[in-house]
Amino acid sequence: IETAALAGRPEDELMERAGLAVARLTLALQPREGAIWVACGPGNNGGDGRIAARLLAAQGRRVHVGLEPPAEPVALAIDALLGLGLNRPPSAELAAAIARINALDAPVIAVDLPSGLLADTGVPIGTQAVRADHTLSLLTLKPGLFTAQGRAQAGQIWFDDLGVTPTTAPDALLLGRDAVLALPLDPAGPASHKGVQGNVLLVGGAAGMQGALLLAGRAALAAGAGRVYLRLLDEAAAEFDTQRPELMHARYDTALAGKTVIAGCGGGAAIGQDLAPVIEQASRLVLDADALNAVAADPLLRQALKDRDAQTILTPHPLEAARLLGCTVAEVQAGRLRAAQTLADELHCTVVLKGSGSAIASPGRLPAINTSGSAALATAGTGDVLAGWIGGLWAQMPHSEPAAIAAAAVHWHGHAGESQAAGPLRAADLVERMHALHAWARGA
Ligand SMILES: NC(=O)C1=CN([C@@H]2O[C@H](COP(=O)(O)OP(=O)(O)OC[C@H]3O[C@@H](n4cnc5c(N)ncnc54)[C@H](O)[C@@H]3O)[C@@H](O)[C@H]2O)[C@@H](O)CC1
Ligand SMILES: [K+]
Repeated sequence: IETAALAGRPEDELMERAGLAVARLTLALQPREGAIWVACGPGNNGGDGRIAARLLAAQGRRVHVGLEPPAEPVALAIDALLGLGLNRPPSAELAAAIARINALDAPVIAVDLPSGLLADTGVPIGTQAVRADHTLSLLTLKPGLFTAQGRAQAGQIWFDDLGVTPTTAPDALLLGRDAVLALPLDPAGPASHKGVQGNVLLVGGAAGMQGALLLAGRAALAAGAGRVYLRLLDEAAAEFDTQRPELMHARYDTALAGKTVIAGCGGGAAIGQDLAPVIEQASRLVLDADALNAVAADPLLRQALKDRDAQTILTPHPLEAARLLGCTVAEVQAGRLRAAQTLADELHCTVVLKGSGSAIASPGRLPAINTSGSAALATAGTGDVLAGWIGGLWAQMPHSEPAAIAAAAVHWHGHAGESQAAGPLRAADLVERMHALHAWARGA
């Protein structure tokens, strides 16, 4: 898109517009007196910064351009060190300027993207990237602002298309509430009639890890599945969730066909021996946690998964994805969209790669990045809740595309976890928060 834009217009015209957009945002965010430090790098990103500096000075603001802050207190800083041209760790001079920006006690606006962050992946290329309070993305919204460290480094994201209409498709979609509203959810709300809401069977919960399966089961129920059965691998486990007596226990010979099966939560190593029939027979299948590790370790299970014809959703975190891909976690994180797409294409599944800015990929579709969620979700069991929620929604809407189900569940889950006001969110409380959002999910 950048190249096409440049072909149509002289670059300095676009840079002039970029500088104007930066100056406008600066004045909106910092309308009062006070010195503005504009840190400009050697390329066009720095050029945007210099134009913004000129326009701000013309408005009567005290502006200081340079790699070091002025002697007087800084009211606001503009990071125009590096943008899309970043292709190697910042030089010592620029790295020092990044460190000075991060040490400031003033709001920071990043031009285009926080300097030091890679636009496609959200990964800092050197030891540190700018931690901005605001990022004004120019021409396009860069995927790296929404996934990996990008979400934490970019702060509030603003966008200016500089008057250029894109002529090519985006690289990725951004998931918002529309992903949830698009679902054909029963308007009457969950459990209007349990017979039509679908059946979920959960397999997992080895000794010491039953809680994971209970959380997933509670989530499937709260999402609105009609009947939820647990098949606990720990045979000595209590056959009853006293807080959720609605959950039923499945016998070993309970049929898998016709059901939405969620396998792997708290499964331990024991899940491996149960997976072959599950992969072969489940009508719709969600594989999480230890089920993913079992597939990574067993070529026969892997082949069986490929043969399932796309009615499968995988929910790996980066380590599980790395095991499935045969690479390192760092490699997964260095290209989250690519990793999710590679797995989806290879295993013929929909893949939810969890983490900040969860990525969702399906064969033959544009990948999507979720925009909801916060660090409050980084607690034990929230992944089990997500797997359960996906299965609970899918059971009710068996004809929906798995990618649509996964997108809705991921956004819903993130939205419920958005407030960090009450501290870290315990997984059982997350289920209740998600349940309280049914009206929101139906457009209220
Ligand atoms: N492409 C376009 O159509 C437009 C681009 N604009 C701006 O231009 C930016 C891209 O400009 P550039 O391609 O000049 O890229 P940058 O400004 O990001 O950086 C390129 C310059 O920095 C140097 N550099 C790269 N990595 C470095 C490192 N690690 N340490 C030290 N120096 C390094 C390069 O040698 C080059 O001189 C965008 O991010 C945006 O801010 C805007 O002006 C609007 C229009
Ligand atoms: K920048």
